[in-house]
Amino acid sequence: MGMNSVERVKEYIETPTQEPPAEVPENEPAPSWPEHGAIEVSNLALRYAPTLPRVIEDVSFEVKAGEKVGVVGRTGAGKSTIISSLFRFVDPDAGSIKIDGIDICSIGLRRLRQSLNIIPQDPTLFTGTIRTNLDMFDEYADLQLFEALRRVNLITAEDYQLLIDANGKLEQDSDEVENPNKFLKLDFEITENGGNLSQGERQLICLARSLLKSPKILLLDEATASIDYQTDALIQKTIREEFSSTTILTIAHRLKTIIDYDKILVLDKGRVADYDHPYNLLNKDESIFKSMCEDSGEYEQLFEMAKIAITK
Ligand SMILES: Nc1ncnc2c1ncn2[C@@H]1O[C@H](COP(=O)(O)OP(=O)(O)OP(=O)(O)O)[C@@H](O)[C@H]1O
Repeated sequence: MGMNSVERVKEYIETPTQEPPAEVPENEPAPSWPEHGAIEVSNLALRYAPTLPRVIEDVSFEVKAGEKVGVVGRTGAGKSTIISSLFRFVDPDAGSIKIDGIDICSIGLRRLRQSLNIIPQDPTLFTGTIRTNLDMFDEYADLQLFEALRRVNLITAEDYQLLIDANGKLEQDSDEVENPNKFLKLDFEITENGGNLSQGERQLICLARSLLKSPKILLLDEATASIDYQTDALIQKTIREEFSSTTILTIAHRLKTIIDYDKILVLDKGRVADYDHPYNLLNKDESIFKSMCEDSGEYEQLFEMAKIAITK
């Protein structure tokens, strides 16, 4: 099986030595770009090769800064393709994508790709330690790394307190703290491809890495494998609490994940079938999203969750 588009993005992101092709940008955005994380997709059409048919046709949608958008649709609907087009792994055949008002095709690839953060479905971590995986370029103090681990709930607030004294400095070498939680040891060895961590833990490490960078835009490809309920809940809690002002697009496989999001982008055969708040989609006479919720066998619960979410 070949790599899908998000896997290619992932390979790019996770290969630190790989440089995007050299290119002279026509228009270098301000150093602060993107300041807000607003995304505007207009009449976008995409094809994987000039000889292949378009797989995305006339897609338009706007994401306001800080909004959380769930991307759903049947297999092959174009979810991954849309996400990878933000990184320009597929260039528009027609239409445009703007981030904070700047057309992403008018700027350097390196600049663009540095400005976006992605949590792949099954992140491959580097062979190294928790520290090197969080902080490849040795930019952060240990305390900042522990704080990121706490914010993604890999270490508890109590454990974190044990690590700091009243001045907020590291009280003792973390290795001396007696605790079975491996995330309290920044030197904990991560084996090849993160094999000694669960898929959910790998996503949480990746989220912690993202937190340190405080991105304006985060793209998330939800794990399909049956990650345990608790880890899944931690990922969702982290996203709600710690990325509240970050614009998030999530390719969702579990409807519960996105039922309280601001909007759902429903794709169908490469086109936008619906784009609205989940509660509004559930109140339509007929919608793909509604039938997906019905098919999940959890309709009543999803409906109640969406209803509570829209009144917030
Ligand atoms: N690298 C590629 N080359 C050619 N066609 C591709 C490529 N990747 C995807 N496609 C095609 O583009 C269309 C959209 O695929 P995409 O992977 O975006 O769908 P998806 O909604 O993410 O599906 P899934 O839920 O199965 O991951 C499909 O028809 C797919 O066959």
